[in-house]
Amino acid sequence: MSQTVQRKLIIDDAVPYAKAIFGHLGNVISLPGRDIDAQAVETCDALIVRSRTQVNQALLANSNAQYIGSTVVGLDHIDQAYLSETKRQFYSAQGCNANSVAEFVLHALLLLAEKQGFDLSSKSLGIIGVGHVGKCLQQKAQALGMRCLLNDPPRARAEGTQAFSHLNETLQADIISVHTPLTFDGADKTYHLLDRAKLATLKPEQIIVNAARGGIIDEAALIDTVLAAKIIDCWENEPHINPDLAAQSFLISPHIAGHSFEAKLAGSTMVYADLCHFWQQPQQQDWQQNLPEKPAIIELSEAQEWQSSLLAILQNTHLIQNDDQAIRSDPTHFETYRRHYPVHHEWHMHRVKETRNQKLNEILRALNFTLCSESK
Ligand SMILES: NC(=O)C1=CN([C@@H]2O[C@H](COP(=O)(O)OP(=O)(O)OC[C@H]3O[C@@H](n4cnc5c(N)ncnc54)[C@H](O)[C@@H]3O)[C@@H](O)[C@H]2O)C=CC1
Ligand SMILES: O=C(O)C(=O)[C@H](O)COP(=O)(O)O
Repeated sequence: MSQTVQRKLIIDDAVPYAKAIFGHLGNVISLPGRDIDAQAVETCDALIVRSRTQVNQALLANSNAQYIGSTVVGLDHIDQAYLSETKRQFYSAQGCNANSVAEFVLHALLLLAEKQGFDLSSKSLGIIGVGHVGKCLQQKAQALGMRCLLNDPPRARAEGTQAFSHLNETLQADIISVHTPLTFDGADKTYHLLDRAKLATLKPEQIIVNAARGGIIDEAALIDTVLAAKIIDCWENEPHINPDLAAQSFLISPHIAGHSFEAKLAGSTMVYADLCHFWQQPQQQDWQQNLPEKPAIIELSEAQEWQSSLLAILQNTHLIQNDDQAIRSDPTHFETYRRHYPVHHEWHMHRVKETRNQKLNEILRALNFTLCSESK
């Protein structure tokens, strides 16, 4: 009698529902991403990572893994050339967390606007890197009435320059947010894209956001640059954060901008669909029975002008100050906090009781909240 050998899958333990989703495909072994080493992957058939495992020859030289999946977007930890040379299937969940990052950035900016007493809609936003995240951020910022300057040389070459600005012009926006990949070579390399010389052109009234990768902005030079605010989610030497940059930043977080529940789940399910296709297995849906319930309806207790009201609603979805406090109080919590990150849901999962402020209602709809007339 022939016996089928069960396949073995090594999966980062921060991949949500890993056993429930992938379990029918084989034996799932969950490990912290940083502990997935050459020995762990020797006899596996599939390796599914997030961003904490360096996927390269050193990891895979003695591994049977024919399938490598990444449930995140950044590719700077993956040696794609090696995977292709060794004829391994590679898939990464591009776009899975774009909405999460865009929501995080806009929420942080609203928090800052309220704290510093300015009207966010009167500010210009320079977006450097206008891919999945940048486009999502542009749509949300424009819904608030912000003017966006877009810098993306690869897109400008492919689509024409009309919609795009030169980097120097983009750097004149009131707020600058980087959303490129981290790359080290080629015409569009982004390592230290904002170097000391570029940062020296900024004025003290400007604001900078990095929720892309540490290293795109020269961190040492950024510390020497006086700005109205710095919002830093990604750091050059994670999990070690620069204490000087942390101390002078308005909001810091441990690389969690893309960690909404929906983004993490989308990362898992996109890889799952691809792996089922690769192994020619039908997809199963049973795991969906255990998803969390819809969040309760949000109702504003008192009418305020639109910006304060919007911030109050966003704070009901996610207290991003907690992410700041978690590492500000003890920077050694960086990795554990993000690995056990509290669940929060994206805006489209929330229902909000319609307000009497029509401008606010319109903005809420444009930001994908569901408006309802009843509180229950
Ligand atoms: N903080 C977090 O949790 C997260 C961080 N990220 C980071 O954000 C990056 C962007 O994510 P996506 O928008 O999904 O990627 P994407 O690949 O859809 O977009 C990146 C865009 O950057 C552009 N670009 C490349 N080089 C450039 C340069 N030198 N100057 C200006 N633009 C340039 C590309 O043409 C592309 O349009 C990822 O590569 C990742 O490193 C992504 C998700 C979550
Ligand atoms: O998708 C990316 O790129 C990211 O930066 C992810 O949000 C990182 O998530 P982890 O792998 O660090 O959990």
